[in-house]
Amino acid sequence: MTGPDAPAALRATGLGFRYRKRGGRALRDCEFTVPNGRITALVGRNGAGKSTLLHLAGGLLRADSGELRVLDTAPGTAEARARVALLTQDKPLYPRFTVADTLLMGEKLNSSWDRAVAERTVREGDIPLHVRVGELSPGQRTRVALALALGKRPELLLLDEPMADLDPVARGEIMASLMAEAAERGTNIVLSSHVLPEIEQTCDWVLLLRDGRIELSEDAEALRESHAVLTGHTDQADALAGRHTVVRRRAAGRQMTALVRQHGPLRGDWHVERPRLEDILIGYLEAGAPGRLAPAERTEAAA
Ligand SMILES: Nc1ncnc2c1ncn2[C@@H]1O[C@H](COP(=O)(O)OP(=O)(O)OP(=O)(O)O)[C@@H](O)[C@H]1O
Repeated sequence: MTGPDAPAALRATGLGFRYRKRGGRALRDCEFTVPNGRITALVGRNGAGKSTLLHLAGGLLRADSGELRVLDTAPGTAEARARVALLTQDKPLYPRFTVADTLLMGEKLNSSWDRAVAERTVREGDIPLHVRVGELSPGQRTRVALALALGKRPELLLLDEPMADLDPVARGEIMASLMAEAAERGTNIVLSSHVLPEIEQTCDWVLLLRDGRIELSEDAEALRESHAVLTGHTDQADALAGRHTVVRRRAAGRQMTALVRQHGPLRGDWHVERPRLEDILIGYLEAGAPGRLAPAERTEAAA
């Protein structure tokens, strides 16, 4: 089921947020829907607004314009808190608690607590239950925080760059457990990440933020199918831009390469390749808004 009445993991209408202290407008006019049952990559350059969006969804901040709904309910309410888990970058845990105390706290605070899942997540990292959290490495603390989040059996799991401090093996293991969780229980996952190859392998929906605005909210496969990397003579550039959206282009002499979103069939003499999701995301992240010149090309033009 699609459309405005279909169940959604996240739905934003005219969403805006400004931090009071330094007055920066972190999000503006955000309008998007993430359907139920998706693993969503939340992508954007540093400062684009990813953490702010996740904090709003987790109920730690309140929107100051428009609206954000999580699982079709208001963030921060008792209902939303029971159904949504947020793992933030700072992973607040009590350093004097042992790992076992921490999991017990999770059990006391959550009626839907799944001890087996929480303990398995910790055990897979070879973390002894009797050690104090303050004595763990940052990566081990990440695993404990994730155990708390997974033990809650959330319907929506919000992860704010959770794996930056995990070693590559642990990272692979955690990603595999997350994918298994999503496949078995249909858990919605929204994962903010800068690791594009990982996104390519795991995510089926993309939310891309630029300067606090949503630039893409789209099915990953649809993105792959609608974009192409074209190589050909630069004298075709104007005709191309007239018919299709040129996300990013680079010229070397008379030869140009462009990432385009196709609107209809291609005309002209182009070598066409289907891009990976990673190439598309890099294209959007490097470029200005679609249709503008990429930063590299702008520099060449100014020289
Ligand atoms: N506590 C705060 N007080 C004031 N401004 C803030 C605060 N936190 C974030 N901002 C500003 O809000 C904007 C969005 O920041 P946010 O942390 O949401 O971005 P991000 O996409 O998560 O970045 P990163 O990839 O670096 O983690 C930035 O301009 C940032 O400077």
